[in-house]
Amino acid sequence: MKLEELVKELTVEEIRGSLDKEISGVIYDSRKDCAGALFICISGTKVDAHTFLPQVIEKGASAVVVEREVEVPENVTVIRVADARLALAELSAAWFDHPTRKMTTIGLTGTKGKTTSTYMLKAILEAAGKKVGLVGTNGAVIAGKHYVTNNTTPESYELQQYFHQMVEAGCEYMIMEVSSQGLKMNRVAGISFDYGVFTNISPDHIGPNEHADFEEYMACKGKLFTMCSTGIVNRDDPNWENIVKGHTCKLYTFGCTPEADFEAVNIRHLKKGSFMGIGFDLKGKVEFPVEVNIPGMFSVYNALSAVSVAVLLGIGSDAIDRALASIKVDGRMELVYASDHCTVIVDYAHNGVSTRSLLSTLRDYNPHRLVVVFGCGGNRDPHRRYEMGEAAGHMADLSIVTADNSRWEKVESIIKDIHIGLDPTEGKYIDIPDRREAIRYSISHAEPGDVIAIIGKGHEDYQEVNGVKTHFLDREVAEEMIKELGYK
Ligand SMILES: CC(=O)N[C@H]1[C@@H](OP(=O)(O)OP(=O)(O)OC[C@H]2O[C@@H](n3ccc(=O)[nH]c3=O)[C@H](O)[C@@H]2O)O[C@H](CO)[C@@H](O)[C@@H]1O[C@H](C)C(=O)N[C@@H](C)C(=O)N[C@H](CCC(=O)O)C(=O)O
Ligand SMILES: Nc1ncnc2c1ncn2[C@@H]1O[C@H](COP(=O)(O)OP(=O)(O)OP(=O)(O)O)[C@@H](O)[C@H]1O
Repeated sequence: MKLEELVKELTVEEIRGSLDKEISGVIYDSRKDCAGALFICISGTKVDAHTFLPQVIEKGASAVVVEREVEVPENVTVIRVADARLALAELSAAWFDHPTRKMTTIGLTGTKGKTTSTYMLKAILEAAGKKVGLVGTNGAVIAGKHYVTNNTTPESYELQQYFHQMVEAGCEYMIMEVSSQGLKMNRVAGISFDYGVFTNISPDHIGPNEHADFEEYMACKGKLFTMCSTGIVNRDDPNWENIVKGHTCKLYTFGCTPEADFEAVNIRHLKKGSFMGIGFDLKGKVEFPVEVNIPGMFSVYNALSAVSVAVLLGIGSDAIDRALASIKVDGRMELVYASDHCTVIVDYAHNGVSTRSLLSTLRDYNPHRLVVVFGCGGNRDPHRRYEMGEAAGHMADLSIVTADNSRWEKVESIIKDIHIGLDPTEGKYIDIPDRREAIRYSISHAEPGDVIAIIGKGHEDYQEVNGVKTHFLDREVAEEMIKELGYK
């Protein structure tokens, strides 16, 4: 593509050199092939890519996007911008010929419920015969193929590449999780969203390299409602009005309140054979009963967000019914084993709010004992440790405290932080730092009727210690232990 064509929609501060040249690609990592490419210098949280300019030029980059004055040979075109990440997003969209303009696009943001709600919506649209592409924490899914993603909301270039693949595969709909970090870092700039959805917000992702405080976290989430045509928000969240302050979209609301456009009434816990879920009647813009194959009050909200979008897209209750009655989401309230011995579930709850809501949901099913196996991630919001400890101490009969992804921290010191939340509750707990051993202990010591919740890692198929990821999937380990114990 001609450089002139590529930069025509870009806001630039200065251009030095020729735009009349062919560009071989848009690159933002100096370790990639830069020959003939446009290289974008991003000042990251760890390194500043401006320092790689000599290597990039040596490797044959034909043009560079920078945020400050730089010295380069005359044949290299220099495009100076105010924000290189924003430029990367806009250039990536242009490089792939604006694929989101060719699909109906839906972005969901919120502290919890994004993955579950996106999978619910995907299932509904597919039940209605539509072709859907999806991007989120569990990866990208395009035409039945699965791609691993590093981030819930990947960097803009990777996003636009996925969207391009979706268009090529004939997808009519694109559904994605939009993290506050993705909004803050402009990974989603350059996307035209038809629908933006807000699930809920609670303090999380606050700490070094994430958000400075709750206000900033909220403001970042709110950006989505200046980027979409129609917003659909959870009216029961105490902060919903703060989130949509300054919105530029048409707004609809959902919730368990008569003011909501999509209201859930007559909520009922359902247990029929192996079906464990929740049901409600939808009231407001449309009226029909909804049954969801995932238990818990939060399933009502997740279903409401998916169903509201589906209804606005003109999808009928038949497809909604078929999709939600059999919905399963990897690592989200995933039932691994159920018998007279015990029930084992794997869930991705990894902060205080979701641990509390998960354990309170499981209480509704009257377990003999509620046992929770959990740890906390290293190099992430430390508040999660105290809050998960406190929630588990108050709500479980036994907490087994173990490792999660310790990353660059010591497991023992993370466990100590969890004790800060656990100790004042007087809840019973033991520490088993090896996660495999912790799972083994929970199942081998189960009493009849126990419900064991292994939480925090959900679908993740690795454990990250000191920068090394080794294969580890809670569901697999639990299944192995069940087999080892000879449970049928
Ligand atoms: C703190 C943070 O958000 N970091 C993100 C950021 O990385 P960074 O700024 O540290 O990158 P860096 O290593 O300093 O590199 C800067 C630039 O130099 C380039 N570089 C680097 C090395 C080199 O040799 N040559 C080179 O050119 C890099 O390609 C990059 O362009 O930009 C990267 C690319 O976009 C992200 O993958 C990375 O996410 C990290 C992995 C991360 O963990 N982020 C978390 C906080 C996050 O974003 N989480 C949200 C989910 C939150 C939720 O659940 O709601 C998410 O969307 O995943
Ligand atoms: N609407 C909700 N409100 C509160 N907790 C929820 C909700 N939906 C799911 N959860 C809990 O949070 C966990 C994560 O859910 P999910 O992956 O759908 O959310 P997410 O927004 O994608 O989360 P994350 O940003 O952590 O990836 C679930 O395993 C469940 O325990």
